[in-house]
Amino acid sequence: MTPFDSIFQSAHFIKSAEKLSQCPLDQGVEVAFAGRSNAGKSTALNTLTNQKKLARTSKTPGRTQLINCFGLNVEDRRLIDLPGYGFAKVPIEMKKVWQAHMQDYLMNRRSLAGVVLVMDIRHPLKDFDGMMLDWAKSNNMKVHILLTKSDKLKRGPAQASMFSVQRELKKQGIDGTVQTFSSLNGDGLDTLRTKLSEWLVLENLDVIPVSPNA
Ligand SMILES: Nc1nc2c(ncn2[C@@H]2O[C@H](COP(=O)(O)OP(=O)(O)OP(=O)(O)O)[C@@H](O)[C@H]2O)c(=O)[nH]1
Ligand SMILES: [Mg+2]
Repeated sequence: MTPFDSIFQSAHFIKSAEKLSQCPLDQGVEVAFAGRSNAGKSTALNTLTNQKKLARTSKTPGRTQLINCFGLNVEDRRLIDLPGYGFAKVPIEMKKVWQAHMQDYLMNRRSLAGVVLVMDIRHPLKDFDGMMLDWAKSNNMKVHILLTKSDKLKRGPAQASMFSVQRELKKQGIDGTVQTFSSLNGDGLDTLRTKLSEWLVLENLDVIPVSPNA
């Protein structure tokens, strides 16, 4: 339990956008979940919000093809489920279009306050992850790494994987945080909620409009 559980549980679907111009009005604060296809982004969002079917999940990589936007019960706070990277079965031209839309979103979305970079704990720091970390570093974007499916490893190897990712961040001079996570047994859920409540609420209290009756 964290003091912010109810904010995450209030998550509701706003819209699916093909590109940046279709996203909700660019104001307030939002956090995006990014990562390779099949890493577990949508599942992590469902666990975070304690909802079974908020974000669509699938055994088939490439399930999420649009920028899916979810609202919270604090004004202009949003969670974003981004399309996964690296889905082999999609034609190359389509991949290019997705990539362009993703880049546009990441580069130009002013309300984007941080990125949760989701990786399968058994295969962390693949090419796409490295690109995202480089981008986060050069754009001063906050990044939190979620090593998902920790239930697939014993505790020792799971911790070892986390430490090796932490070491790599340090080596590259990236100021990010890392945690293990499992949607199956709830490992790391409170840690994720605490981190996201910092980004969405505590560090951005000035972005919450004060009601005239307050
Ligand atoms: N054991 C285990 N399986 C998980 C976990 N999280 C996700 N999965 C499984 O991994 C598969 C992919 O999950 P998704 O959440 O759809 O992955 P995604 O990153 O949203 O994938 P795309 O939408 O294709 O980018 C599904 O079969 C999930 O059930 C976890 O914590 N533990
Ligand atoms: Mg998905």
